[in-house]
Amino acid sequence: MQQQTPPPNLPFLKMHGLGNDFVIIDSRGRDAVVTPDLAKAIGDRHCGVGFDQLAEIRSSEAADIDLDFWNSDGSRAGACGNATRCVGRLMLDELGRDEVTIRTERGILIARDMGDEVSVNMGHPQLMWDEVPLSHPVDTEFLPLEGEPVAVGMGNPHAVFFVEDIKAVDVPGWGRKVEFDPLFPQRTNVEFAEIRSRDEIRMRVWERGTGITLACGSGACATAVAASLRGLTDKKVRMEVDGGWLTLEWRDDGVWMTGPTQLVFKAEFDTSFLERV
Ligand SMILES: N[C@H](CCC[C@H](N)C(=O)O)C(=O)O
Repeated sequence: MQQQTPPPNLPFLKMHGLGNDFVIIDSRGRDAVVTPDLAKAIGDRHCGVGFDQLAEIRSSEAADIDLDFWNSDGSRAGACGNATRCVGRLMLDELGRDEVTIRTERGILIARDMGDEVSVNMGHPQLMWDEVPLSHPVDTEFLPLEGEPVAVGMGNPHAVFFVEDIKAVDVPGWGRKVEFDPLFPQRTNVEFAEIRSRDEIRMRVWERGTGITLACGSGACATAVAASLRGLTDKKVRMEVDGGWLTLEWRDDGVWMTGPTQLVFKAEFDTSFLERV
């Protein structure tokens, strides 16, 4: 990928998908500007702007736009459902259409206008051990770890634990330990889910490369798939995360996720700051 030096004042949007917190940079019509160092500098909540993920929009030959995701530790995320919904909202409004296409690392995703909400088809779950990926062949529906989580890939790795009482779970303690377990060669996102009924789940998340967040779209998809695989829920569920509610539906054409998006503010990042860190 061609990379160019960011302009001294780099415009960005702050958007939220259920409190999942994003910086969005529009690099259409130029080379990409985001590097691991720039992502870390902007992502620093004390010296930068702070975000859960940074999404960089780029010109696309295959879809309406290309979209790349970065975590606040400077690592890349292969998927980010809530940022895809946020950028989907921008593109739906800009193009005045009720459907747009967004190419991410995992392929071309469709975002659909649902009035106050945006739906995204996050694609088919990856259920084979080497697709997630895991370090060696195991039963992905019952991983050989304490708590026997389900492993699901959604373009990024997830380990989904089913728990009796979500309030009793030490999310950072348990999440960090699992993120770095050698079973996950690319580390993993970690979800803790309490089943409330066949169509309702409460979920909390520990995100790879970021930590606790108020929501995680790909994690919500992975959790809905895991619950359905285990026979705990139907294929369509409402899910309460720390930041609000999502609707998930595992259909023949992929996992659809629907929820609200919010534009928080527009600003510019002074990239001369980079020389001082
Ligand atoms: N918040 C994102 C997921 C980020 C996943 C990222 N932490 C990774 O390294 O895979 C979402 O809405 O899907």
